[in-house]
Amino acid sequence: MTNTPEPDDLYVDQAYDMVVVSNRLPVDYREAEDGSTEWRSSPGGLVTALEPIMRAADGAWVGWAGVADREFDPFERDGISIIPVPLSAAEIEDYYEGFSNDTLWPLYHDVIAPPSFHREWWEAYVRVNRRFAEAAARAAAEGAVVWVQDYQLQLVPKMLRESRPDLVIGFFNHIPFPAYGIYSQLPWRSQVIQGLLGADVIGFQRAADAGNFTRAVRRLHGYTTRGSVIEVPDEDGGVRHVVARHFPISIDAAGFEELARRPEVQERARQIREELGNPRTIMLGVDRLDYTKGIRHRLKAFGELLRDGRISVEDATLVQVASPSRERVETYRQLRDEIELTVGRLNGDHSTLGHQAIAYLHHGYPREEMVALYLAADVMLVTALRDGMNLVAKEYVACRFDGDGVLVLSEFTGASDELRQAVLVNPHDIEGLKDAMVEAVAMPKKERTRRMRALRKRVRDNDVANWSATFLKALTGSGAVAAGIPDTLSAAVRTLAGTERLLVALDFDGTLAPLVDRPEDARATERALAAIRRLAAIDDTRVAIVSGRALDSLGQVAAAPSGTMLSGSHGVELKLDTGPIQLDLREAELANLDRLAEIVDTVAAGSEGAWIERKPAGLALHTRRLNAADGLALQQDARRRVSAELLGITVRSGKSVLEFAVRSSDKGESLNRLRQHMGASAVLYVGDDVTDEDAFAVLEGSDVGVKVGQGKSLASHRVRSPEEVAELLDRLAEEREQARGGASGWT
Ligand SMILES: O=P(O)(O)OC[C@H]1O[C@H](O[C@H]2O[C@H](CO)[C@@H](O)[C@H](O)[C@H]2O)[C@H](O)[C@@H](O)[C@@H]1O
Ligand SMILES: O=c1ccn([C@@H]2O[C@H](COP(=O)(O)OP(=O)(O)O)[C@@H](O)[C@H]2O)c(=O)[nH]1
Repeated sequence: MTNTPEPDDLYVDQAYDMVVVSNRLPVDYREAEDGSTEWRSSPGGLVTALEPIMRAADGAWVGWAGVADREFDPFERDGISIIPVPLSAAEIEDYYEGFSNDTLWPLYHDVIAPPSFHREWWEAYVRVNRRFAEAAARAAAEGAVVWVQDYQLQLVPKMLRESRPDLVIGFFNHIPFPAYGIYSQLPWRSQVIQGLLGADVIGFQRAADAGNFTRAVRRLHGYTTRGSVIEVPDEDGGVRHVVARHFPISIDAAGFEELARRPEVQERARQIREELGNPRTIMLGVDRLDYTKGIRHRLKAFGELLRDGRISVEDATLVQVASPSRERVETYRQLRDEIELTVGRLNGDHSTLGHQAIAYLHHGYPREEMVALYLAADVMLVTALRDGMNLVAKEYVACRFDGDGVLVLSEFTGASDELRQAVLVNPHDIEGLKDAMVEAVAMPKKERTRRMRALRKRVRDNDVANWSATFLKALTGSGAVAAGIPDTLSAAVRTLAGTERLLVALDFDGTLAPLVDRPEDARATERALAAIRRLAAIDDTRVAIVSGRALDSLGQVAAAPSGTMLSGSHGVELKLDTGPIQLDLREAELANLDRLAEIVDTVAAGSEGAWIERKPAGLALHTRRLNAADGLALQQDARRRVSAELLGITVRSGKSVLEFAVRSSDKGESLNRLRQHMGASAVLYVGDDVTDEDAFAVLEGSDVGVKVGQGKSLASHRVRSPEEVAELLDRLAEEREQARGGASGWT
């Protein structure tokens, strides 16, 4: 793109490798009463989060310009190519204010307000989603990544997949996804789920949201889900793997800190304190004027503290920024009236000439002013009743480079999953909220600093660049993987080596052992085995091999030193320290197993080159010796016949293999059991296949996941081949020995 592009340059069909689609563009078109016009920053956290990424990506942003009945040519702003999608006044009413903000928004926020269901709103939602999908399809280059944002556009992934199967499609839901009991009220619940399943990766703010979504998929469509992987049947009788998991969004932490360090912003913070009469404590709330934000609860608690004399207006002022939002939706209008009535009453009852109880500001402020407010505030109050993330909480923390300030944070925000050192509150519990506010006001400096230091580290470690990189990596894989061990992985291994109790869990085929045609010929590389032996000899260090193979077959090829734990048949079989855990199949499972074998035998018999591997609770149809098309056709045939006849069979596809099991487990479950068994404080998991994704999905905290080779993955690191895996294990053994002061004889 040139620096001064013409609209025609910007709207070259299929020109962009990266396209973001969201209801709102980063800028809204505004027309003042005097007829002057301008493009202004849009409200809300979605735009705050995506702007820095788009500036860096040289992609296109498809969205609505915030006004009715206006068509705009594409244009460029701050280095982002903007492609506006027009909406009529009626569509804004039915699709945006109606279905998005009066049906989905209250439903997805735990029905804090009652959702309305209207068929004509749904029809407008479908129509407008189609328009966004068409605009994105037009902008996206062959094989481009299209990243669809939020609840207003849940049908776009499926529409896009139908018109452009070449695209890689991601979806991120910025708001919560509700429990099935609530979600199931939606009359169009199946269509919405199907719309979302058009994506390759569906991201949520919290693990709980992703769990609610996969449960809804199972309940409504009966699709197999394993950890975060959903098997979506396609028209050819095969399956597509869709990943649904949490990717907590964040902010440009360094950018906020940089602003906060500017002398003029600090000066403005001092000025704000002065203008408020220099109260001892300033409490701050910053929210869109939305019923999900718990502003009423906050005001109630503050009012009661004043009434009961636990704080006084001389001591504390509450600054409440309530930025205008969705003002044509009735619930929002009512909320504004209620809040302004409450603020008026409280000020009337408690303010003095010199000290105002509440400074209420019904405005949207630019970022510099927000940062000055954060610096001026001793206590930040985030009391949302339900909030996807709440970026304000993270922004406050990022700005407090002075290490001071206290964050009071609702446990019903996504942010509370990460910001554990905040003063966590249940805003429905008014007494608890009052106590937390008093605790925050009175918190000793040492305690404030301790908490703020931990909070700041968390926000810096997962900033918005990290969020988008993690999402996009899961979506696209990382292309060609370079030889050797990347620096980031070396650093992660160094840290891991220092952990108290280390579990090294390794897939076998394709990870420790290069892939071969005959499974019985597979062997781990010598270097990997030597490293495993070294690791197994170190205190508080255990190695596990986690395979899809039956335990018997794994035992024959693994040649692992004694003390190595084994997990076979994707976790159905485990050998820990006391011999294999017995598999007592029920009668019905045994009958299923017999019939399964008959069906798949018949399928395999028709093809030379296919073979069947028997397992205690299932079997695997191997098609590695067939060409890709024949292999796939054979697998589809087997899948069709099995699903037509047998119920409750777990089917999973791997590299040139289709597996059937009468009892279900996955490598994620298996890894959790191994972790528990040895009480591991951190885990290294290395794997190459789709079934290893279940294990990557359960990694947490200081765990390290390494994917071998290309392809979509949840692992944060990659190496190219089993040779690199061996090198990695070698290094880990080295570092661990050093950290532990040498080997010490565990066998
Ligand atoms: O576009 P509006 O209708 O004016 O609403 C503004 C945005 O509000 C919501 O923000 C959410 O995204 C944030 C970033 O992920 C998150 O922190 C917050 O908890 C969410 O509520 C909405 O999801 C966006 O689509 C709107 O643009
Ligand atoms: O007057 C205001 C009020 C809010 N914000 C920004 O709006 C975003 C709000 O995001 P959050 O995730 O907290 O909530 P949302 O409004 O998206 O539900 C944050 O980046 C705030 O800094 C702003 O720029 N000016």
